[in-house]
Amino acid sequence: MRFHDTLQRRWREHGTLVCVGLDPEPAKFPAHLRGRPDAVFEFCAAVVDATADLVCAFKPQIAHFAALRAEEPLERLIAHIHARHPGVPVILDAKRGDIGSTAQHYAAEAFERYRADAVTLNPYLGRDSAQPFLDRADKGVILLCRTSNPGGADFQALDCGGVPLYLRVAETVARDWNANGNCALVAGATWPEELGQVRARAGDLPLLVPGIGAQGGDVEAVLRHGLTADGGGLMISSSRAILYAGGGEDFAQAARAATIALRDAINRHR
Ligand SMILES: O=c1ccn([C@@H]2O[C@H](COP(=O)(O)O)[C@@H](O)[C@H]2O)c(=O)[nH]1
Repeated sequence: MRFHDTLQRRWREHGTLVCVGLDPEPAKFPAHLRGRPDAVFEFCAAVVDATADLVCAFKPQIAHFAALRAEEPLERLIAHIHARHPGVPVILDAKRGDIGSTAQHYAAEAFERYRADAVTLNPYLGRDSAQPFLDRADKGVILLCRTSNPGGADFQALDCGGVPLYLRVAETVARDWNANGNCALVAGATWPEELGQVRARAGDLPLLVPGIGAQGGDVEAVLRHGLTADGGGLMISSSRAILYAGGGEDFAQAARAATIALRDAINRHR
């Protein structure tokens, strides 16, 4: 099934806009897991199994695995999600972007090696750098637009013919890059007014919204500015505040409780 259809189904049938980010940091793992040879997989799989019924997507961030030489556990984790929780899409947060010939290999990495349903891309290199991803109509292509970090405005807010660059990105992706109906945008929860500007330019394109939880984004403001008319359109992502909600042997149950709290906080404002 196409990524956008799977996502729509999760929003509609499961009543959740929560995306759980999978950003393993072994120093924060509970003591009983630390030092175990397969700790990265065990930790992430336990959180996945405890939260899968509550989410619209999972978002593993690739650097958190690659830095630990844990690419093989990441492959197994995504295979585990597909096998145990079919219908929950996996967004590989890789923020790729390179010349077209190299981008083909990044697309193969995301979709063939890791079997992700969607991937994040940096649009800075332009259309040809995204084309190998855009051509995969079954897969989601999520372009960085207005990122959540403090320095996001350094370039994204620069004037670009009367509009800031990030709105040019939103317009261009929605109008020109979305021929296969498989595009989405990243708009950080930490800049809710800008997120609203992105929504106004991008129509009903799905928005991946990081910045809730550890980065301090405000759920109510995100919903006020970002919801589509049908009360959806958002993948509101939280990683650390869910993964490390508890530090003991019951870490997965603590992650579940934090996910329920976020889902319910979101749904109160929909
Ligand atoms: O603009 C962006 C784009 C991506 N991210 C990623 O999302 C998570 C956020 O983690 P938290 O622990 O919920 O703060 C992380 O993987 C980032 O690389 C982002 O934060 N902002």
